[in-house]
Amino acid sequence: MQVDILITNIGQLLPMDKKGPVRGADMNDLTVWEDAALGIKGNQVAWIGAMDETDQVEADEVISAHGKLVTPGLVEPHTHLVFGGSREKEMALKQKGVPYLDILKQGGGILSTVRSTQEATHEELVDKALFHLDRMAMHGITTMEAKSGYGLDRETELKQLKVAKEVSDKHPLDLVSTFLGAHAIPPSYKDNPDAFLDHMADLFDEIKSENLAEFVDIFTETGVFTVEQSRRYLQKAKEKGFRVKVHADEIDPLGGTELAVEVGAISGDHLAVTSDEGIKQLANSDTIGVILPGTSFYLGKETYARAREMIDAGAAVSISTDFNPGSCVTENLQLIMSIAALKLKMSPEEIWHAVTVNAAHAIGRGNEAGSITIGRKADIVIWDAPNYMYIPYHYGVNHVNTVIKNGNVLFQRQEIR
Ligand SMILES: N=CN[C@@H](CCC(=O)O)C(=O)O
Ligand SMILES: [Zn+2]
Repeated sequence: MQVDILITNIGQLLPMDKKGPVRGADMNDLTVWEDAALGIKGNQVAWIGAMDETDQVEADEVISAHGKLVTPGLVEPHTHLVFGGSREKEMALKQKGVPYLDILKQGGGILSTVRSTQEATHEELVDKALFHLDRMAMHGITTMEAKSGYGLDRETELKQLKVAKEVSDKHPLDLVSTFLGAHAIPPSYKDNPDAFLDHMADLFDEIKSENLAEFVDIFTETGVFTVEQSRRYLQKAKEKGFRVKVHADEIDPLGGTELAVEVGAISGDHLAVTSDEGIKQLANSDTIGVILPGTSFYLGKETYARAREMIDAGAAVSISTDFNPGSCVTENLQLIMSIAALKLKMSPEEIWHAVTVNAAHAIGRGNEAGSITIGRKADIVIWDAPNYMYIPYHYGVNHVNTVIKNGNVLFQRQEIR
């Protein structure tokens, strides 16, 4: 067989080719092929075999993995990619113990980023999003979700979604867009959140007809939107043909996880304080639990999502950076993999399912991303790591050697010697 690129000397290859979403105990069952090789033709995976079978393959270019780990490109299922400004000054408030929701109540937090995003031009937002997206790619992410939610008015929400679309067209990474107009209550609607939700719901038709988002999301939280308000809003979104997501049980256990299950959300996200009942319902549903442990870490919480209980009860779990300017400011999903190991007590095998196949399912890309399968897009990472356990183990740095997106080499680590 003739291929464009042949990756040889793969010490460990993770095909992640189980039909997902992968749930419960299956998450701990990881297929690992040793001494493997992989051929890419055009934008697809064309051949997978053992090193001693490579004489069957003719290649234009050979890339040696030097006995290291090769996996699918990481899939990042929850980010707030498009925003103006930054919030480093809030760090001092956090250190003084001012709670996240109090900062928001005082007009800071999300509302501060809303002001910066309203002030930023479309072009400024495109440049900034591309910068962060490059970093995501350098850290091994090849497909990711991006939410709006820093506009909270018609013009700025549409601006954010259009920025995401332009960025998606310009950048090799695949972006999946989510409308999060219901992210906070703007000051002008302070006493009338229902009217604000109606205002955001009025955008559904326009967003749908211009194909600006696939998903609709809401922040169900104390001081933001109640479970009742969220239910009504998500119902309307579903009637307009959107699939839905919920920012659920991040700070206070309001029952957002149960709501996500009830409305058939593709994912319930955060789940840091999900109740026993919520865990049970999640485990018996098709909703994927997207856990964001970097947020618990960054907000200085003692409590982390009960991922162990969720997986042990049979849930399908994913993890994500939640990249945003307030509650988790990092593009490094590998760091989150370490936090998942240390704080969520997830096994390395579960973690790899969480950042590939399950993450892809959480954003409706289960048939395209998160797996190395013949005939699928060649989204592949070669790591400077001897095995899959090494990535969560050696924390806080970038282990990527080479990122291949759609069959093209996108990034290669440079040596300074
Ligand atoms: N919690 C709600 N939204 C984001 C944080 C947004 C921000 O603080 O700017 C999250 O997922 O953590
Ligand atoms: Zn979020």
